[in-house]
Amino acid sequence: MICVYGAGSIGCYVGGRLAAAGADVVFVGRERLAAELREHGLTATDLHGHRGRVERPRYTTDPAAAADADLVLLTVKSGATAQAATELALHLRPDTLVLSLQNGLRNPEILRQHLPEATVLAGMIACNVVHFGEGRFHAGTDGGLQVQDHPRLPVADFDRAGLPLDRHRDLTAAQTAKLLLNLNNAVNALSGLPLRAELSQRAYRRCLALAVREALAAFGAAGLAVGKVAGLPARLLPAVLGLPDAVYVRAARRTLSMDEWARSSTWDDLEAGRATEVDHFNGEIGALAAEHGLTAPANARLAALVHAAEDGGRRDWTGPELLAELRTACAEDRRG
Ligand SMILES: NC(=O)C1=CN([C@@H]2O[C@H](COP(=O)(O)OP(=O)(O)OC[C@H]3O[C@@H](n4cnc5c(N)ncnc54)[C@H](OP(=O)(O)O)[C@@H]3O)[C@@H](O)[C@H]2O)C=CC1
Ligand SMILES: CC(C)(CO)C(=O)C(=O)O
Repeated sequence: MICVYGAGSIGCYVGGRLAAAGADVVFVGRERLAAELREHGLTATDLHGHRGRVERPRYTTDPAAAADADLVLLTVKSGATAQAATELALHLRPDTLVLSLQNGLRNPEILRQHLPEATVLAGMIACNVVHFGEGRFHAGTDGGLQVQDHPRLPVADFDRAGLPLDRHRDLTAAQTAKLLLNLNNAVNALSGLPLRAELSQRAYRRCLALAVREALAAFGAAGLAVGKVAGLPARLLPAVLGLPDAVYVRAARRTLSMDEWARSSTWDDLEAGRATEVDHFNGEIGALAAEHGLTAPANARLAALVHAAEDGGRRDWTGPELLAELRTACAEDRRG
């Protein structure tokens, strides 16, 4: 049995597709979603027209439902990982596989600390999922699942669901590459725009390029491998992001192939009045840089602006305004 623990957007989408394809799935999450799914069932769709439907998903608020799981998919936000792991520790069998499908670098490590008897695997999901209400979860961008390999992963269930697992011995390069993309979450949330509209504007991309440069320096200093981003060696990313709009839009056709309204999960968090994961994205770059005697002023300023937005601050920065703000932060940093 597969247990999706912390079933919100990603959990209901992935678990919904697995269950719709015949896998035995139980969802653990909050009462508001349990009520919604009782009334409407669960529908998981994607931008290519895939539609999976589960009339009566098994959705419960009881952590004990994880006790029978062979595989737990952990899909809480990064700030909720330690609490979820504490709950799981009370119920899991020692041989359970726990696969983190979260963004950020440190969730598997936190899970291993709390669940020393479980086998914890790193995972990464590349697509963006929006919760439309009425039990509908929609992947508005492309992108599959990359996971740390294990012989007991139920690979056939994921194949049947149309979500094949891209399996790796070590997931570090995929995680760092995903973190580079997640540095855009702050830019996207502060722009107030859908991803495609934001990424189509050079000034916003230049903001992201500043954040990416700092991240590449920090990863390099930490000796962390970085995978390709949208098929491109990560070191080329800042230059590509800085291309004029017309050239970028042509060069990045694949990256921009997404629903026109798809947004980042950080935008979702701000919209829902929830704390964001910015400390695990841009904040992580700051922490990693500091550990190696570097600074990351653009990421620090983006994190500060997102925290201000959590408290009701601006979420309508134009590209030139945001770029000026980040350049000021970088200039202040250079002056010491
Ligand atoms: N959304 C997206 O498009 C993408 C998200 N990701 C990553 O996937 C992860 C999950 O994101 P997402 O699905 O958007 O998050 P959501 O907030 O939509 O879902 C997480 C759910 O887990 C619930 N939850 C938190 N703690 C517990 C707990 N202890 N027990 C039961 N339920 C709990 C939350 O409830 P409550 O809010 O009440 O705490 C929430 O309903 C994040 O790391 C995110 O960065 C990756 C790719 C894309
Ligand atoms: C898919 C992507 C990269 C979109 O920004 C994401 O991971 C998120 O929304 O958190």
